[in-house]
Amino acid sequence: MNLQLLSVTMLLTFALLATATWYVARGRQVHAAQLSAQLLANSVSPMMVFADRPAAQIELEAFSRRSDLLLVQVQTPAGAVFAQWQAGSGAPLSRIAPPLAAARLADATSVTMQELEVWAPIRLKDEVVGVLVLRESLAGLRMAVLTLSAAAAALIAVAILIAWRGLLLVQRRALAPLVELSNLAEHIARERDYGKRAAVYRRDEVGRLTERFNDMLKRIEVWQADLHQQLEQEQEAGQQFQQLAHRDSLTGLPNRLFFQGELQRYLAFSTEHDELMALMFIDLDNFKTVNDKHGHDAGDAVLCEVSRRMASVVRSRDVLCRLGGDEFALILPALPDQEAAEHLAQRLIDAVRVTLTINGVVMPIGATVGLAFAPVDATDATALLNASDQAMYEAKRAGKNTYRRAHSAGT
Ligand SMILES: Nc1nc2c(ncn2[C@@H]2O[C@H](COP(=O)(O)OP(=O)(O)OP(=O)(O)O)[C@@H](O)[C@H]2O)c(=O)[nH]1
Repeated sequence: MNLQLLSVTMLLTFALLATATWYVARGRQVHAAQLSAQLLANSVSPMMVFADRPAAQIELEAFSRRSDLLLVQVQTPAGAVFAQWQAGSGAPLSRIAPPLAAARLADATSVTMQELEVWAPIRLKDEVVGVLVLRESLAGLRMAVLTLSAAAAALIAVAILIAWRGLLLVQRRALAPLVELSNLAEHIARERDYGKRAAVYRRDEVGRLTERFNDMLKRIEVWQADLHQQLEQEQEAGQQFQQLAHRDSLTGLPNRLFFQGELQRYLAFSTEHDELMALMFIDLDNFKTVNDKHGHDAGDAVLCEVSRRMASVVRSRDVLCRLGGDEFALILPALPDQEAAEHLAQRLIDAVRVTLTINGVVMPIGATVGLAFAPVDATDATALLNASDQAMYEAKRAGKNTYRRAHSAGT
């Protein structure tokens, strides 16, 4: 746009100058022709009075050395040709009609694009004794103006070319940092890499904009780091809370809440994959006696030791939970057969029965186990838990320190 505006302005200026030059130069030539005509009129005035045609003709011949002269003619007041000189070999002109009758009394001029014609009265004292007609070509003047205009046009073309190159350079210099800034903004938006910074090349408006952009990036980076840290802390707190909510604080085993969720999950999985799984309900024997005789702390120590022992005999995939008090549950997923669960129940009972001493005193502790299988005894969590609970009570009735399977599994 700058270039277009510049070009249009230069072309308009050129057109104005060329036109002005043409009119000024033509005006000067007209003025010069009028002066010459007047001087010549004065020279031929006596010759007219004395009717000296040869002298007038010689005068005209001498005058004809002027360039651009096409015709010079002297007329009598009646309009007859007294003497004349004509450029080229054309036939001599007869009388030329004056453009104005007034030309006999005053100068008259007619100008076209091709030529000019001046009529000057020839006076002797105050009497008009003839009329001088001068006709000049404007071809030379036109050629001079055209040559000048062509040179000016060439100069203007060169100027426009230089301006174009200069504008491109300025534009590139001015726009390059903006383009770089735009690319960086796009990269940051895509990669979320707020650690990047834009280079500041100059201390101008673009430089200040780049600095503000960098400040904004810095703030976003700090804000993002804070947010990230906060999120991590919240995640950590959430995980801790989750662990606390799902863990028994005394034994460190998963608690009843966790057990309920896991039982549902394992049941769904075993049903889907057509696997055999079992649930063991474990209740410690004589635990009340431990508490009553040896105190609550000894009871807690027994709970912890029994938990440790049971955890050491179960398989890695089994899930041992403390349901509350002296009650525990063990989920046994992916069992090869029911006997595997029974063997494990026996191992678990044996592990608890190993002599347990707290503060030098042997604790009379044991474990009674109820076993229920899915899908054999039940397919939902509540029914399976009830079945294993029933089996445990049956084992208690049978004398404790033993295990029983749920009825439908066949004891
Ligand atoms: N030390 C301690 N005792 C608890 C805790 N929770 C429950 N108890 C006690 O555990 C005892 C459980 O008693 P029971 O299971 O009914 O009694 P038991 O002696 O085991 O009876 P049987 O199962 O028939 O052998 C109660 O005395 C509760 O007060 C605990 O976290 N710590």
